[in-house]
Amino acid sequence: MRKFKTESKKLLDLMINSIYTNREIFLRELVSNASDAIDKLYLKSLTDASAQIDQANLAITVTPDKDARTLTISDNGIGMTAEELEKNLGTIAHSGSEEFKAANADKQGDAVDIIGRFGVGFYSAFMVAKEVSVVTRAFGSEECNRWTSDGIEGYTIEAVPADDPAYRQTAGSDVILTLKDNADEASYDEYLEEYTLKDLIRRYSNYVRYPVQMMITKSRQKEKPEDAGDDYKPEWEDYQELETINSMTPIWKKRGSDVTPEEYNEFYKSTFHDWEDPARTFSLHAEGTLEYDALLFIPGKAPFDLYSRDYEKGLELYSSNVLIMEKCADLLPDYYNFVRGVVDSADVTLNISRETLQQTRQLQAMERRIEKKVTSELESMRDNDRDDYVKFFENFGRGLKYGIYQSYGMKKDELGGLLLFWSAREQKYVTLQEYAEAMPEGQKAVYYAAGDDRERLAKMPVVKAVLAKGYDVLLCTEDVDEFCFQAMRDFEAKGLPKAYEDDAAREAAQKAQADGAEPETEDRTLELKNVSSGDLDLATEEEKKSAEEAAKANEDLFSAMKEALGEDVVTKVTVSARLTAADDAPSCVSAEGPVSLEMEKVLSAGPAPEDVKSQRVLEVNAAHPVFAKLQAAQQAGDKDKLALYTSLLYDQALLTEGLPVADPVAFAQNVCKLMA
Ligand SMILES: Nc1ncnc2c1ncn2[C@@H]1O[C@H](COP(=O)(O)OP(=O)(O)OP(=O)(O)O)[C@@H](O)[C@H]1O
Repeated sequence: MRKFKTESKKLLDLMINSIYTNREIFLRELVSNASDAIDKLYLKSLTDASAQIDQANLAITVTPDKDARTLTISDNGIGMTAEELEKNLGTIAHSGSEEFKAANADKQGDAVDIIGRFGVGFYSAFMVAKEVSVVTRAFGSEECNRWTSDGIEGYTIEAVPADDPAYRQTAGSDVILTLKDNADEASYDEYLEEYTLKDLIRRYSNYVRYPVQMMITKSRQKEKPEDAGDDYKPEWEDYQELETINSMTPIWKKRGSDVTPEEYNEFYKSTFHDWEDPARTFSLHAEGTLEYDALLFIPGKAPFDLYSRDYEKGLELYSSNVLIMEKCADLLPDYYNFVRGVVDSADVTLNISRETLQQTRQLQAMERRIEKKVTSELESMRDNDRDDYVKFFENFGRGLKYGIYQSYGMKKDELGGLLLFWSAREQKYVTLQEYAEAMPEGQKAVYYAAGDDRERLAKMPVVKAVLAKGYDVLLCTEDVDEFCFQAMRDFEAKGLPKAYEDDAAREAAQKAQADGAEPETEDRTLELKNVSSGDLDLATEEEKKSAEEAAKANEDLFSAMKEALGEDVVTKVTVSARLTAADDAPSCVSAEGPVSLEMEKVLSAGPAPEDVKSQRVLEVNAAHPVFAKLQAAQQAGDKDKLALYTSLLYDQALLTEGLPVADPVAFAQNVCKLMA
């Protein structure tokens, strides 16, 4: 017996026990080696006139034998001489394939696609086999040799005589695995099952360019005997047929014009286990220093676990048509976690194990390019297929908003334009840009209201008041909306009609336009404002002045009201600049500072409730008849009445905001007091 070199032994042990975490990939490695061997023979036939091969017969076969507990992977490729056996399989981490590639670099072209690079894949067979033997005959040689090893100490190489049944009549190799005995913790029987083998071949080696064949047991109806009577019952029999298991040509390598939409849909559904067709299919072919093909899909529907912790994002990563990783997360940013697809690159640098990819610059470069492609695809859907886009957004929009929030607004330029919000005025979804384009002259901000029900938001007094000014309000009903807006702070609207500083400037521009000049446009940064928070800056100078005067004149009244509500319930009571007409609501609650009322609600409803409080302000509509009643009670020194009215005004303002009242029983009693 020849011993493995010491370093090889260590490596072998390391590899079998730790590098590969998933033992079923042994089949992928052996099929890849077989495909490499056929590639090498094929290349020889291109350059060597004496090497005649029958291209149609080039194939890999996988044969399980339950009785002998063996699994054989055969190829009719280039085979190995005894010296090559020694060199390639006696030294771990020696890749004959890598050597071959280097030696043939100039002739290779597109004709072959050698997968092996590291010289370790073969040994993964020892994860499932207690003994491996390779019977091989090199092309152009009569000699046939057998390499045998238990994968522990060493190996033997012996000649196989021509009268031995194992002798190969043609060039190629048979790799015969004797499976390990079943132990308590592991069973190896599955690698003898037709079903499992088919599944593994399709999963990992579906796009290997040569047919991977297996004898498949099928069932058919026996022919009806001629003398069968009337009571003849059809009989069935099993038979075996050689079947090609893999589909060979990867769909992502084909040109878009050669594939029908139905074929893409079928590929998507069968590969990613979805019932529905994808909403969008698009591809990417990168050339240059880093070459890769990508076929990407936007699903038609969100998977049920998209927003759960269990959901794993990622694209399938292939290297030269062989699956390397089922979900390569590094290829997608989190906010595009819904994208499905395949990336295939012969250039990806892999570390020794094909399952754990190093964080490479190449992956990052691919991710950036894929991200850009997805963004432009979504933009085109948004602009050209609004119905589809609305559907997409209802499925996945939340993730885009999270993307902005989680990046602290850094992604707002990339993603802000993709967001849709419900317009109270238009009664449909609009983008922020569309909102800006529809703004009347003089509107300086984007207004939104946040809560959990669109209809209720539309009825809110402050929303109505802003709408009455002629300004649209976006009705936001997702918990992430406010957080997204806070992270964005503002939105840069492009190409809006220029706002002129004064009438003279406007008239001059109008005149220039009348003389044939193009209308002037400008980009404008618009603040995003919650209608229930802070200063909306909606009032005219006159209204502001009278509100200030009213606040001053009623200082005593307001401090009495604040006191009546109890300590720390509101930070102040004041005249409302939001509600200014007699037919507006008598009061509303707003928030000062960074935490809005809706944010307080969302944060306190979360799984780990946070004690974040908004600074509430009770705003009173000075034009409403109730205000006069409050003043009268204050003047009459009727403290009880003032306290009752204040409490009622506050509670009803909370109710219209969709916020809970602190003491519903007291509220009900207060209403009764009014009625009594
Ligand atoms: N079926 C086969 N026919 C001919 N040569 C083979 C066959 N299987 C393996 N070899 C030779 O043995 C070498 C070692 O194989 P191994 O799978 O360990 O490494 P590799 O394929 O070169 O690289 P990788 O580790 O990336 O798979 C190969 O490079 C090849 O020269």
